[in-house]
Amino acid sequence: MTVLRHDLVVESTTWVTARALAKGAAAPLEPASVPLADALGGRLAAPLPALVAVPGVDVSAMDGYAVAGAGPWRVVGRVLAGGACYGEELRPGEAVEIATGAPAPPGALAVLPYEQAAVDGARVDGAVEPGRHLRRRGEDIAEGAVVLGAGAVVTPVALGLAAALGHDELLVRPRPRVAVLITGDEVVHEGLPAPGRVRDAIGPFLPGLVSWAGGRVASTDRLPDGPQALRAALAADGADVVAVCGASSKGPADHLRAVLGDLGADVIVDGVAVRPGHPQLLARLPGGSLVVGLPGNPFAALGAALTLLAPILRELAGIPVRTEASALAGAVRAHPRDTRLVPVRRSGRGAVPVGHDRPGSLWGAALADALAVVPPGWAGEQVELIELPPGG
Ligand SMILES: Nc1nc2c(c(=O)[nH]1)N[C@H]1C(S)=C(S)[C@@H](COP(=O)(O)OP(=O)(O)OC[C@H]3O[C@@H](n4cnc5c(N)ncnc54)[C@H](O)[C@@H]3O)O[C@H]1N2
Ligand code: MOO
Repeated sequence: MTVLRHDLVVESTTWVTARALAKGAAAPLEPASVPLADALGGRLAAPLPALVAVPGVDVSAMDGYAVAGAGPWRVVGRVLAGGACYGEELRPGEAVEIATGAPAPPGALAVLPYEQAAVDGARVDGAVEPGRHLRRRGEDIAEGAVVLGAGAVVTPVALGLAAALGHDELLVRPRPRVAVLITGDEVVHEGLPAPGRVRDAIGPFLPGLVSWAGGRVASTDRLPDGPQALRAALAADGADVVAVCGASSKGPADHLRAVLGDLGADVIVDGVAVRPGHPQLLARLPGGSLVVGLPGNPFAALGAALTLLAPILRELAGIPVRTEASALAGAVRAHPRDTRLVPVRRSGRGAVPVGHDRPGSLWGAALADALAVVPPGWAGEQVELIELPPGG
């Protein structure tokens, strides 16, 4: 079970409990009304109603002539989209020249497109069917219709739809803001790492993973080893979640636990019985931000991000979690005490382990589309799969 002080006897939280504690530590963020452009990627906090009908009035669907009664017709006026409406009721035998989208005059039977019209001076003739090429008010969307439900993602297309329906702002659940702190004097961010240096492999995957889980990376800072910089960064932060990469273990440069203690943080998860990723942790700062400690080994960091960070972000963003189970199509050795996270590819035969799953490398996870959750002592057939963030 959870141990609140790392300097006492540490018994790691089980993987299942850790994930539940992460979910339980967060609550959906309060919805906010934001301008359309800022709502992109958020989730609707309320159903989206049509504030206006589409079309808003009866309009022409073609460029041509709106006609009343039987032809031939006398052309008595002209209506352009955005121009003045034809003020009177169209009488049988009358026509007005009309543009696509322009309001059809009352009494119009149909629209005769230019291509089908025989024009002779102010007279026009042709074959029409009643109602043809007229779009009636509310024919596409009735006023008041609910077009998207609460929880729908605000996609670029949803923004266009909302604008068409008269909305200037949308009530959305904000995307939780994540501050990323990358620690480690040996970590470099470009080029070939010199001997003793290592390229940052966690910072590059976090923005995509965070946004897939419903959040957004609001800032990324690189910190030298040492407690001061970490303490200052954690104390200053106003993000919903801070993801600290590295410094989670027990080495001379691993200050995260001590700094959290100095800051008066409430530790919620201190180590998880999982491989890889056991030094991961979760704490709450006195100001309310959650801190997720991701171990420095990149595959361990990925496992921890999926165990603690993703459930927190989904909860904050109000996104329901989908669960998936599968048979394992390949040999996997369970650990006697720890849950194992095993990179797999889904197939018709079940989830196939892809190998290359050492904690220090993302190779296996990059070949995989999910991680199989293999409980301690597991000897069954079905396992839970946690999806890996897809590309795009
Ligand atoms: N005495 C103990 N030592 C260690 C334990 C333990 O329980 N007792 N646990 C091991 C495990 S498991 C892991 S995982 C690591 C976690 O270490 P930290 O979170 O403290 O991270 P560092 O020590 O800074 O780095 C570990 C490893 O990862 C490399 N690293 C760090 N940051 C990055 C990055 N952004 N991108 C790529 N690689 C990174 C770093 O160079 C080290 O090789 O602790 C074990 N030790
Ligand atoms: O979390 Mo460490 O393996 O578990 O690299």
